[in-house]
Amino acid sequence: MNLHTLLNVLPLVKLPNENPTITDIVQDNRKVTKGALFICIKGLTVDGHKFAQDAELQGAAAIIAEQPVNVSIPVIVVKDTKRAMAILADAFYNQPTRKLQLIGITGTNGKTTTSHLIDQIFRDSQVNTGLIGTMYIKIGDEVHEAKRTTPDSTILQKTFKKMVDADVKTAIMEVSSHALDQGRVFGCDYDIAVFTNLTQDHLDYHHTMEEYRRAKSLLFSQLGNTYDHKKPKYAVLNIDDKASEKFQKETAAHIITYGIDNEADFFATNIHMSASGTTFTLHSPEGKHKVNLQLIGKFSVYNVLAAIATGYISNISLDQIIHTIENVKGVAGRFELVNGGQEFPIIVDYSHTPDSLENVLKTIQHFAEKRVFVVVGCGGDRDKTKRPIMAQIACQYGTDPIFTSDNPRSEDPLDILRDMESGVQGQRYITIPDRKEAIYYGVKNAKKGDVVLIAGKGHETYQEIGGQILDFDDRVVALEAVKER
Ligand SMILES: CC(=O)N[C@H]1[C@@H](OP(=O)(O)OP(=O)(O)OC[C@H]2O[C@@H](n3ccc(=O)[nH]c3=O)[C@H](O)[C@@H]2O)O[C@H](CO)[C@@H](O)[C@@H]1O[C@H](C)C(=O)N[C@@H](C)C(=O)N[C@H](CCC(=O)O)C(=O)O
Ligand SMILES: Nc1ncnc2c1ncn2[C@@H]1O[C@H](COP(=O)(O)OP(=O)(O)OP(=O)(O)O)[C@@H](O)[C@H]1O
Ligand SMILES: N[C@H](CCC[C@H](N)C(=O)O)C(=O)O
Ligand SMILES: [Mg+2]
Repeated sequence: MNLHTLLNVLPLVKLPNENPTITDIVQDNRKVTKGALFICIKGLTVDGHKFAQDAELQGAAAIIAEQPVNVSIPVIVVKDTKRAMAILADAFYNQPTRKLQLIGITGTNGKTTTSHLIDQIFRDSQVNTGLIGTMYIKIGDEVHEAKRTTPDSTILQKTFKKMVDADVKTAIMEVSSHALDQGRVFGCDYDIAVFTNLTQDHLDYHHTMEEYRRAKSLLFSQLGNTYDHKKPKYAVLNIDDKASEKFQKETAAHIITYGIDNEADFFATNIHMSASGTTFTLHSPEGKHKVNLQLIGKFSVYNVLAAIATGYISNISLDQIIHTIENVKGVAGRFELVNGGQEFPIIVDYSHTPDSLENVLKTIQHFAEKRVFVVVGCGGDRDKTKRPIMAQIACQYGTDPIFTSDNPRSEDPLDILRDMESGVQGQRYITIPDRKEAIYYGVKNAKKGDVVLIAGKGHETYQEIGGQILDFDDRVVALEAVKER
């Protein structure tokens, strides 16, 4: 595509005299190849404008910037390069999301789980799907590594283009608050936007809960005013979460609700939980249905309701949807049982926020007969204010909390542990900074009737300490610990 054609999608830009062919769009000078359009982004740590000259040296054909830069290739100055990047990437890859049914899921907890449930509903209805999220990127049956939950706009649009080429019909993606705030998904033509819940996380980045909510609201406010006005757009909202009221006012889309505590388009009553599953009565526009889940916990019912509503408005039959939902065994690292033949359950769960930890522990209380060991840490370079709260929750619902390291990243693990301990003066807990030792301690001391929860890292197969990424998998370590008992 030539530069002038590409720039047509940006309003009021002055076209340069030169009109080179653009071969790629990149925002990282280390990824520039000959003919690329380099976008200068003012980041949180560094100003991308300072890499413009290097981008030229690497063969960039033109530059998009927020201020003039000293290069001899064309420079197009725009007000907001992040926004421009998303719009240009959408155009460069021929507006792929207009050719897909696009479903975005946002919320503090439950995005990965809900996106997997939705994906399975579509797959069982013979729809070729794509999935973008925390665990991986899937294009049909092809699996690619995901570096972040929501990639930046250039990678995102390139991925959608690959999906279109692979004849994917429905793309399901997790949309993080960072992505919404940074405009990574600006330019995506969503058909359905799903909200799971809003509780504390990422205050290091958003500073206040209102700012965090505002970031999430962008998924809904950007819905319904995009390209094809004839195509109905839907916001699927959790009526039990008060943030939904505001999202409802902020979107032009049709509203579909789900819930447990309040009546909604799709809601659940008679919820019964056991260690092997959950049953409930589904109330839907088609009446009542009994549902038997293999998934555990009230929070799982919320995820299931969101997935049912999404499938239903996509014209998949309720019988088919319920059949899929009842057959789902779970998502890796989410309430995953580790079985090495021991006589007590070991649960590995990706709860790394106060709300998810509380939900999982409340669920465990339903079937734990004796003690509850909670191996838990908090990530470094992330929201520090959740540390004392998570420690407090571990002490409130667990009998034997073991504070340990999660991914300390650039922080001193002992500093993180001190932040956790500040939330629990006078309460019973032990601290074992080495995660492997902490897991071994829990597994060695548990007996029949007890439960061991290993929280925070779920499916992760690494631990990030200092600049190093070390192999580490809670499930593997737990199995080793069982063997050594
Ligand atoms: C907080 C955050 O979101 N940071 C993202 C942001 O970083 P930043 O603003 O600091 O960028 P920067 O490093 O200052 O760089 C500015 C510009 O210079 C460019 N650059 C930089 C260095 C260089 O040598 N050359 C170069 O060209 C960069 O490509 C960028 O365009 O922009 C970078 C480029 O896209 C991202 O890599 C980076 O994600 C970091 C790795 C990150 O950890 N993000 C996490 C917090 C995140 O986004 N998480 C959410 C999930 C949360 C959840 O699921 O709960 C996610 O969507 O995954
Ligand atoms: N609907 C829910 N409400 C509250 N907690 C939930 C819900 N669903 C899952 N959880 C808890 O949150 C953890 C993370 O779930 P999941 O990975 O689905 O969320 P996510 O929103 O994708 O998280 P992340 O932002 O880290 O990618 C689970 O392991 C479980 O403990
Ligand atoms: N998407 C989340 C994942 C946190 C996982 C947890 N294990 C940690 O490292 O804090 C984040 O980046 O904040
Ligand atoms: Mg996720």
